[in-house]
Amino acid sequence: MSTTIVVNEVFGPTVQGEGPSTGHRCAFLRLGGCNLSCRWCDTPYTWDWQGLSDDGHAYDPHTELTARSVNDVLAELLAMDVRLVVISGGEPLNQQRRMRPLVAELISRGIAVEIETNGTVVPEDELIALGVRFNVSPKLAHSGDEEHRRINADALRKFQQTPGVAFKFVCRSVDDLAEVGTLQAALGLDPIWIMPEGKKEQAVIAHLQTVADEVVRRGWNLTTRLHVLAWGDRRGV
Ligand SMILES: Nc1nc2[nH]cc(C(=O)O)c2c(=O)[nH]1
Ligand code: SF4
Ligand SMILES: [Mg+2]
Repeated sequence: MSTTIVVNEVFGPTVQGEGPSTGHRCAFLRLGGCNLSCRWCDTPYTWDWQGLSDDGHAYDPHTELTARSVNDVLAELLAMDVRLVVISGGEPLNQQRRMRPLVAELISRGIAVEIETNGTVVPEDELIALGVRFNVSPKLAHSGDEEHRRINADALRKFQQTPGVAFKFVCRSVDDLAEVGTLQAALGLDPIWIMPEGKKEQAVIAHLQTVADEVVRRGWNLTTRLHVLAWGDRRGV
């Protein structure tokens, strides 16, 4: 019997909408559950069973989560005929051991794997050794989570050592960038990517325009949320 993982949704083909691989055609695996509860979370349906996020809706775990075998998920991802699979959540590294056989199968077939993580879970050497790339998105004060829950210095230092890592911060204001600067100075994070917060096109564009000059001035990289611009505020894109 193959391992099971707790899945929210499998979707694609689409394109990676965020970070260094923006625009690359890919398939998505969104795992269920998260150890944080960010106010502005764009995927509260992966964890918010009480209506804690700004969206205010209490999702039903029985509807949103499915325990699926790795073999079954692998077959669905392979059918999309992509060169890149993005694993997100929720917080996918809460299932890092369970997902390892899936990641190994994908990489053995020449398919690149990127993992979107909030940076609070220390990645295991066995997962790193498979050759995944991490897009690490530590949360700032405006997420509403307490600092001791959202910043794990040991985990961030370990991510910093992984090949191809990118640190991607969700920002709305120039003050948010100052907070990123403080974290960068304390932990030596590099490279830094800034991404505008927003579930809707108008918010993405407004926040992008607010931060752009200061991002460049600080020597950082800027990403949009391409899937939001292309398809709007929808699930499964
Ligand atoms: N197209 C697309 N790109 C993405 N990059 C990161 C995503 C995420 O939800 O983590 C995401 C997503 O939900 N859709
Ligand atoms: S870490 Fe990500 S998935 Fe978890 S609550 Fe925050 S934004 Fe949502
Ligand atoms: Mg998303």
